[in-house]
Amino acid sequence: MRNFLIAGNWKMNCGISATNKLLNGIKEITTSLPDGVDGLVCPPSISLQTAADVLEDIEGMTLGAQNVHFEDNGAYTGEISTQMLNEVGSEYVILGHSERREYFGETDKIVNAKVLKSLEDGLKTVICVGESLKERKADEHKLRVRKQVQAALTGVEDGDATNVVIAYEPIWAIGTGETATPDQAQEMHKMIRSVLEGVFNQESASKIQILYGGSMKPHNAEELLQQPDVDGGLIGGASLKADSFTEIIDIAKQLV
Ligand SMILES: O=C(CO)COP(=O)(O)O
Repeated sequence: MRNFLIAGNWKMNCGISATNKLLNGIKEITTSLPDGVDGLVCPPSISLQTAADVLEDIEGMTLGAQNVHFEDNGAYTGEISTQMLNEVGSEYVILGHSERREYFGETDKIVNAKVLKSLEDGLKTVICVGESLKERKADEHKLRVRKQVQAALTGVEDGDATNVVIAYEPIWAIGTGETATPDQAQEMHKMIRSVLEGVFNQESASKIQILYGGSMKPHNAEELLQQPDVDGGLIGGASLKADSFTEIIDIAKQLV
């Protein structure tokens, strides 16, 4: 079956020294992840090399970036390329986070271009989707998320399914302390899995990890991770402390 993936999205937190401190704190608690649980940390770009160095001593925990450009190189001030991520040892890249969509104007089309480029260049993609509170209240959440998943995966081949991870992150739950209930999460993850079955063959779709993100904390992780289609978490705030992040890893371990 699918491994759990416990992923930390550090957002715009942790420069080089804070990255060193946080990852060494994690290393003091665990130097190897349990069977059935994959770990991932996604620091800001400037801290990727520092993180890569410490992660050499933490077995089963890999490195990811928070964004990438869809061109190879060139006049794109402030951007980084897939080749740069490969060089620093980043295995994953988060794409289409709602904060990038909202504050940096990323459209479904841009997200799709980034997904295709990342997969072509050997990166695993964590594709974020999720509805706003307004959309949920208007009962448009399923339609919205379905469209986001389909748009992001347009043109992705079956053979690339193993490099795709989806993160369902309802915008109203991000950084608010308000979490989707386990039933709400399961309902959406199941729907996403059915969309994936329309894009890929059934076997490939069944292997794709679907993470939940939005105020996942040690106190609510168990009930969320117990859901059959919740295969891990994309964690913001609680991934910035070694003890809460490793606590969630321990919770996943007990559910394997
Ligand atoms: O946006 C998130 C992860 O990508 C979730 O953030 P929080 O866990 O802080 O709500």
